Amino acid sequence: MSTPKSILHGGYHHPLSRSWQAERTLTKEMLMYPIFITDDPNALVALEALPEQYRIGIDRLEGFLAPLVKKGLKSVIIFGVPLKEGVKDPQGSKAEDPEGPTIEAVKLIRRVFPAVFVACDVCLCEYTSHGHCGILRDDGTLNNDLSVERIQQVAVAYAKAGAHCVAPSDMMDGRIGAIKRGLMDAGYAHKVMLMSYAAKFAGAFYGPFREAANSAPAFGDRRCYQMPPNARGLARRAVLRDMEEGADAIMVKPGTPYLDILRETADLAKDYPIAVYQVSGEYSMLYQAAKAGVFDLKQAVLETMVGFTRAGATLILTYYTPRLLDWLDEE
Ligand SMILES: NCC(=O)CCC(=O)O
Ligand SMILES: [Zn+2]
Ligand SMILES: [Zn+2]
Repeated sequence: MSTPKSILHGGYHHPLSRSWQAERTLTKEMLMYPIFITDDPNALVALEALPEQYRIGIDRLEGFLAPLVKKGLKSVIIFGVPLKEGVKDPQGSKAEDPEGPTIEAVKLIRRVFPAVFVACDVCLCEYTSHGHCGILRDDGTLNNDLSVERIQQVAVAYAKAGAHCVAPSDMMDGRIGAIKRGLMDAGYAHKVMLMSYAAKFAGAFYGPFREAANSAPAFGDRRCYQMPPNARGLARRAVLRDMEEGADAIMVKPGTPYLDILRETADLAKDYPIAVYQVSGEYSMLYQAAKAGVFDLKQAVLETMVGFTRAGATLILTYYTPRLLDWLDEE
């Protein structure tokens, strides 16, 4: 026989009482949409590895975003994807090209969609000939100091172009402090958010992104700067350090395989916005599984969103943003 205290079902029998079990509920404000901007102005190229996602040229961007903004899109994060011959070099010199895709996209979105919050991913891998996220020494290892200097320049250039947020994903040591100082010196620190990809783990889930961003490393991998998947303590140290260096928001990436890290980060950085990146591999996995009849896409994706909010996320970067804008209206 059950005792009175053991009866839980009555507390969540009704749909409304079920909704009351959440500490936090997903809203459109919590979604940030990653978009790929390429240097062919008229491109709108569907990505094979990321179904329903596109490489977008600057002349197609307004048409692409307008219907989403109408549905309640609040923020985007821009990835520049230069594809022209000869654009890449060992220093990633074109990352802050004023006529490059990222800066042009920031300016266009700020002008055409003034209510949209514009973040820029800051990294060199889309712009370096070797495809690594920083500057390399002759022996192929990272030169952290030179890399941080470049990353700082790029971040400040994006801020000057009008980005509301710069989000370094390179994982160099000390880049948060350097970017914060760079923003202060340039007079942008009071209005530009610095979001750190603080706990970014190396692994299998970035595969489709590398096609999308054309940023696969030419040799080696990123395991010497992104974190090993087993590294709970290292992740805590990185989060604490990036808070100390002046980050305004903290990100965990990927999402679903790292929900424990997300929870721990939310506890550790409890006075900060906590972001989670549902990366390309997670996106495609859900998409393909639904296509194969494993589950209903909407139900499964919403369940991952509940997982993120339950684990402590206040901001979710996801390629499912366009779908979610519709699904949230249907709820
Ligand atoms: N800095 C962004 C990534 O590294 C990739 C994310 C993804 O796989 O979607
Ligand atoms: Zn990178
Ligand atoms: Zn990256």
